Amino acid sequence: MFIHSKNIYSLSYESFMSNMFAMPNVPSTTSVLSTYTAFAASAMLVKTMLNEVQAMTSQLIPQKLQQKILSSLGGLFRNSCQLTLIIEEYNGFSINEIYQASEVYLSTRITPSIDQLKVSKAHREKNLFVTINKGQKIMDVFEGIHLVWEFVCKETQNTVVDYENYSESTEKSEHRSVVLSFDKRFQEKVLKTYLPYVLERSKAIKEENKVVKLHSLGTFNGDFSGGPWGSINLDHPSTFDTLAMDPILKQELMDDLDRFVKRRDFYKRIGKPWKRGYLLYGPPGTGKSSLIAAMANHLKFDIYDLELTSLRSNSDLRRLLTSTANRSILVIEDIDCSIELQDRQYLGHNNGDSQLTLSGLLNFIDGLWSSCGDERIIVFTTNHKDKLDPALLRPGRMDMHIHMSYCTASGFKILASNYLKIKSHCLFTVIERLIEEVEVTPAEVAEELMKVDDDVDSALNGIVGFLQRKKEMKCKESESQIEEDKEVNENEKARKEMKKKSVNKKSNKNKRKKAKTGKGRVV
Ligand SMILES: Nc1ncnc2c1ncn2[C@@H]1O[C@H](COP(=O)(O)OP(=O)(O)OP(=O)(O)O)[C@@H](O)[C@H]1O
Repeated sequence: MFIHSKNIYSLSYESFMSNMFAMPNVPSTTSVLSTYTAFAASAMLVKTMLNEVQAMTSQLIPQKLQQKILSSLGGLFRNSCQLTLIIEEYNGFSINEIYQASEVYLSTRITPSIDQLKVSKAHREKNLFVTINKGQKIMDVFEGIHLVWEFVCKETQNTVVDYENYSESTEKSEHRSVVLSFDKRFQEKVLKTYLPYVLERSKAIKEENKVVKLHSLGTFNGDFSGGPWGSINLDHPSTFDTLAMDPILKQELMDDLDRFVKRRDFYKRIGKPWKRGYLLYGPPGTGKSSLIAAMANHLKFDIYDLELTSLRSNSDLRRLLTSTANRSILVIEDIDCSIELQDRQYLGHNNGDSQLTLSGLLNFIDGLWSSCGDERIIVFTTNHKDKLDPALLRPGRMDMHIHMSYCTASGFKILASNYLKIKSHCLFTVIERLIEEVEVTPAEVAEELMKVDDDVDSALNGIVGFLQRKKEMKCKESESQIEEDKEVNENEKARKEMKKKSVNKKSNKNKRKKAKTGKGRVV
């Protein structure tokens, strides 16, 4: 990989060997060392002279001419103080991570002086990948060290023998590498600080450009041979900025997520798996799915959308979950409808793997979950939190319970800003008052706002009309509810009255009967 890489080593080794055998008398180690010392001393002398010349010429010769002379003079001695690292694309059969990282890192170091660029696009990726072509050089400066990168591509021809047909053919192959040159004095700094920095930067760049994927079971039928998860680019535009939800809750959640991803060492120290559970609950259309997309976009985590109803057993569940990647969000939507989770007593009896059970799911969250990866987030959604088994809700399983509520005044402002690009309007006061009086979901408001193209007044009037209709309906509903309740109360009162009457009638009858027979008379 470095200066002792195959190419350079084999070249110097071959020339060294051929010289050795060509020489009649092999020099002793001492004489080689003394020759080297003499050479190094001369080189130092020349360098000092160059410095002297530079000092003198700086006073006599114009700047531009000086640079030209020095660069051609310096070229004579540069090789002796330069170190070259060869970073090959492959390290044996496996890809060399430093090569990959250099490619990514250098794509951000392109300057107008470069003549040739290579452009490519990976399947399903949105962005183009631009990097320099072979033979092109990129200069970089790191903590005062000047470095020169060069892409090298060597074509080799291999002979392929076809033993069946007794024929031979030649095949071309490419050996790609990047060559990094710098002053030898900085070898340690480059190896210990610069290259790790390149690796770190490339990781961050990849992360920035990462396209979030949505994995789902798709054609899953219990057969794991081809890998159970299929994936597509998420492409969901929802972000925390576009989400209409309680601003304090939103900030709390964002802080919680940011804290979570920074806490690798913390989780290690306290001996807890690096995972976090969120329960999103609220009526349909309040943005639970949109919030999951916003979380994924915020963290650049892939989503695994798990449909529990398509699974047959706990072992299916385990195999599926252990094949999810790190830095991902596992989503189980409508957890109350997925399996008969509320019937824990019944399900608890089934400890086998032949069925999908709540205990199987809980075991995974608490047990296997811990050992099968890092930076995992699990999200359950439900429209009916009250239907869930308390075991699922206890702290440690679902760390944060997030209530996605009906649209509020602040939520409306966010939607108006997203859809109509306005921050205020004279109709806002009336809309905000109406929104607090009725139950309307952000989805309903969004739907109304989408009905009109760019006409802010019509859109807001539409919302006012919609909310007023909702309010009237609510009033009618509550009136009829009052009527219904009144009727129920009256019926109940009448029933009680009748019961009372019938009890009285019965007791009077009994009294009369007793009086007739003489029984019950106090003697
Ligand atoms: N809080 C919100 N902020 C912004 N847009 C929202 C919000 N809630 C709903 N919407 C809009 O309504 C659409 C449907 O919302 P979404 O699917 O996220 O709701 P949900 O709570 O997951 O519903 P369900 O429980 O039926 O799955 C979204 O695509 C979005 O356009």
